[in-house]
Amino acid sequence: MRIDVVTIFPGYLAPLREALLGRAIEAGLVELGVHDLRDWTHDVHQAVDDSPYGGGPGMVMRPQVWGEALDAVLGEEPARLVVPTPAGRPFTQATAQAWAAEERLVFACGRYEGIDQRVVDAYADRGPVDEVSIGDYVLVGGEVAVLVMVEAVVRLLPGVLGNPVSAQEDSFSDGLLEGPAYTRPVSWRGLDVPDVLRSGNHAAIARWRRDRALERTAARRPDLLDALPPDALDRADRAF
Ligand SMILES: N#Cc1c(-c2ccc3ccn(Cc4ccc(CN5CCCCC5)cc4)c3c2)n[nH]c1N
Repeated sequence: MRIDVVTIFPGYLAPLREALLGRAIEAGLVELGVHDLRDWTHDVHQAVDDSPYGGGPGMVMRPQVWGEALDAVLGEEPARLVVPTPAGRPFTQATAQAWAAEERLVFACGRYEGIDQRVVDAYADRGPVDEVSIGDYVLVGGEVAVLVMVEAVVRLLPGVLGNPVSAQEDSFSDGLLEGPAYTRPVSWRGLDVPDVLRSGNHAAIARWRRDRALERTAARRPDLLDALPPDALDRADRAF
């Protein structure tokens, strides 16, 4: 997979070259290009924004600069263009799993009050364009959202995680939140590891973990329970 990111703050994306993602890049599992939008400006002030038509707060990013930048970065290779925005469709684990199958992702990081809508409209004729949001809160720009989305996608690529099973057993992969996890010591500040986890009884451990996942999901994310397909819960689950 190749990932390109266009932004006026390239330094914001430096964490993508650290730790697990950095090792994936070094291993050739993913290619990353970060591009400064201002490289496609032609005025002395390197202007990328202007006042909004119709009035309203703040500034809007100009379509011309974005058009030149995305034409250059996209080139002729097919890619999914992703535009983070507070007004986007929710980015979920299912989105990450779908995008993990893509050959190329290009992220357009807006700032100010966003990017002129004609940029999305113009590229929608060339290939898939996704306007997505990482959550119901307002950020200052798209860069943090891109860090989140790139990490969620790249960790799913073959060879990136040391223990690939964990990607399948993630929270949300079975529709539930994962339950609590424990490691040594068996007793810490008067708090003990649940006996079942040290019993060696794998069926009992699996049951206990499922029950804790159901309990946590019901308490914290009842919406996920409501969204489960009818056959997702077995009789033992329903007894819970
Ligand atoms: N993903 C994601 C995000 C973002 C996100 C993503 C990308 C950009 C680019 C710029 N901003 C800042 C910003 C701030 C407020 C508004 C709303 N304004 C209200 C008054 C009329 C105009 C629009 C829009 C844009 C961004 C924020 N925030 N939260 C998420 N989950």
